[in-house]
Amino acid sequence: MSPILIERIQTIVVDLPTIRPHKLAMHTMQQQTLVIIRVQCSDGIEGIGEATTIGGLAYGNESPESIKQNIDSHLGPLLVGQEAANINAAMLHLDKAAKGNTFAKSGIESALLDAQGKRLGLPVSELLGGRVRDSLEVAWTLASGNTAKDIEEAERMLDIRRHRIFKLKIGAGEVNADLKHVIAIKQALGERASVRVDVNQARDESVALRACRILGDNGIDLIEQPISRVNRGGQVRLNQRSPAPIMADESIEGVEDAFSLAADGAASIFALKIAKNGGPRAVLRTAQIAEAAGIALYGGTMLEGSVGTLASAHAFVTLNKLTWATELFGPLLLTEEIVTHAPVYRDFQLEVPRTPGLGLTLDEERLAFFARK
Ligand SMILES: O=C(O)C[C@H]1C=CC(=O)O1
Ligand SMILES: [Mn+2]
Repeated sequence: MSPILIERIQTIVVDLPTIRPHKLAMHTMQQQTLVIIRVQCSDGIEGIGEATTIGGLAYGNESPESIKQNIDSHLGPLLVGQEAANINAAMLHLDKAAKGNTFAKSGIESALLDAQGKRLGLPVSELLGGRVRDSLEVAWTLASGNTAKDIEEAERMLDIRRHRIFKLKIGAGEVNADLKHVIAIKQALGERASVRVDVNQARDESVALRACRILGDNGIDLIEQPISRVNRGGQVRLNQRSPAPIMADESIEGVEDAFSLAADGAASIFALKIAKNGGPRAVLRTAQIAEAAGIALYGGTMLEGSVGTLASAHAFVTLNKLTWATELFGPLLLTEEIVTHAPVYRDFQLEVPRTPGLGLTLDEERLAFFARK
């Protein structure tokens, strides 16, 4: 039998409106930009993937435009003619020829897994060794920039049973204002919700230590990336001194970072993101390092749309333990869909389809409408 080959890779930049401005320490999102990747194979099967970041170049080393350009000019041509069903070989071929670019590679790996799942009639989770759960609890991020609005939003999410874990984005303004904001929200929600914060590297160690102590003493369950990814010594010290556990997010830009963070004792929780590791297979290597080191896991997001969210979800349902749940709410932050059937969120959980591949079909009309011209 002649091998099934990769014939064509297409990248589409899609701009979608958000339900409200989403305020992070380094950027306020007014919309989200997805990069959708379509991989055509010689057996007529198409795989879809997504490579999405936050705020152009505000978050990481790759922007939507650079992801598209690097796939169109470099990664795509390298893949054409490779065996579609051998994902190990295809990704190794890319890794040998191209350094970094984990976001672009994650989208490609997702698309290859989607194609292979469709080919074999299996969900991606089963290609990754098999799922141990069918749904994932999902946190919601409160980031309107206004305390009263955030409390109202959290109350609504509790009422409709969509979320009972809330992550507060802080670090844009002054530290004491942040503390006031977070404590007010925790006091309003009390034991009905888990309240966590994400500082997105905005503080330095001198400020962060006092803030971590106050947050921990006021019932905040988790503190994500309080200081720069570059300050490893500071991260180690905060991890030892903070009463609330410290989670590494930006500090992980690949599987090797996960290993050195674990070796240094720089965090007690890892945020797993397919985009920062190079795909759903790659992120499981980081998860295995964490498991071996006794580091707890959290299923993170780059605020991807439905395709990237389910690519992440198929990986996360295979994990033994996800102590801190997930934040796979990206599609819910968008007012528009580009797939025919949106992922289902019910009873605080995201349901992970059992249909072949990622379990999604692109809505060609909506995709063409929102594609950047
Ligand atoms: O974790 C981040 O830094 C990125 C992202 C995840 C949720 C959210 O609101 O922003
Ligand atoms: Mn984060």
